Amino acid sequence: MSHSEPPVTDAPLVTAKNLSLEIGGRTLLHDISLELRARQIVTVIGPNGAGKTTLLRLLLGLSRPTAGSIHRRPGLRLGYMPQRMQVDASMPMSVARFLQLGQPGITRAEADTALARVRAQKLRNASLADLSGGEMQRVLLARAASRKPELMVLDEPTQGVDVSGQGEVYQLIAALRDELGCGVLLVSHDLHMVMAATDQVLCINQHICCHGHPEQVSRDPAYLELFGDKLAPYSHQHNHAHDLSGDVLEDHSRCNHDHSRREPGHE
Ligand SMILES: Nc1ncnc2c1ncn2[C@@H]1O[C@H](COP(=O)(O)OP(=O)(O)OP(=O)(O)O)[C@@H](O)[C@H]1O
Repeated sequence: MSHSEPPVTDAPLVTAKNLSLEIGGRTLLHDISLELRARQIVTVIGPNGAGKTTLLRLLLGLSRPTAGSIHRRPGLRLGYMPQRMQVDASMPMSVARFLQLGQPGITRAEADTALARVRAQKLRNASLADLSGGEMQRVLLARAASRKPELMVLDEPTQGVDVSGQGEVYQLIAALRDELGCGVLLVSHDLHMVMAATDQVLCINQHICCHGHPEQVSRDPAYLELFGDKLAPYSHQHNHAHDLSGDVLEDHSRCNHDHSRREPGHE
């Protein structure tokens, strides 16, 4: 082993103890503790306004808690995918240039490797402003992974991605975890995907409602109280049918899709 390599250690990448955050007399987060290790995929879920992004920002050191402590492994390399990215269409920029922007030391070849990791090589010369929602998410994922992070923090990585593409994004995240050996902390609203594709789930609503393995969390009364109505099998009756252009058909028998099946997109 060369002297420049960090020692192999199983120490947590991030440890947060009893975090609270109050702003303007309002409690945004209360008494949150968590630990994240290499190769673990931990997902934070919770309703809108629960404090998920606020928690990520504390863990990343972008803001400070009013109580509690955060310990990041010294020298920890982070890759961050923010929830939103505003692109100014009046400032044309290629995807390859974007990957290098603000990341000193990233070479053109490394940017290409990052795109290859998310199977988006063909986008390297595309203009950022022209990308579809799903393509943009891939590019943001490539950017988060480009410096070979030890911890990737992904805020709603499937935002703007259609249901069929969501599974692929989660596969890419798992493949990045395997290739880079990094820990992954993500925020997600895709409950079915989270339960299928992550190691640990932290369900918050200002405080921790429940946490643990997905299977354990999915049976927790606190989880069912928050999300129970979103988990009911999708089932409804049509008294009419549509053709492919959406027009109502006279002959009902031509509506041949299965509405009794549980669909991830029908939450
Ligand atoms: N700097 C701030 N000052 C005051 N209030 C804030 C600040 N940052 C966030 N908030 C508030 O904290 C609450 C939690 O916001 P946050 O973005 O963390 O929620 P979230 O769980 O990520 O929501 P969503 O699922 O809608 O993205 C919101 O009500 C938000 O308005």
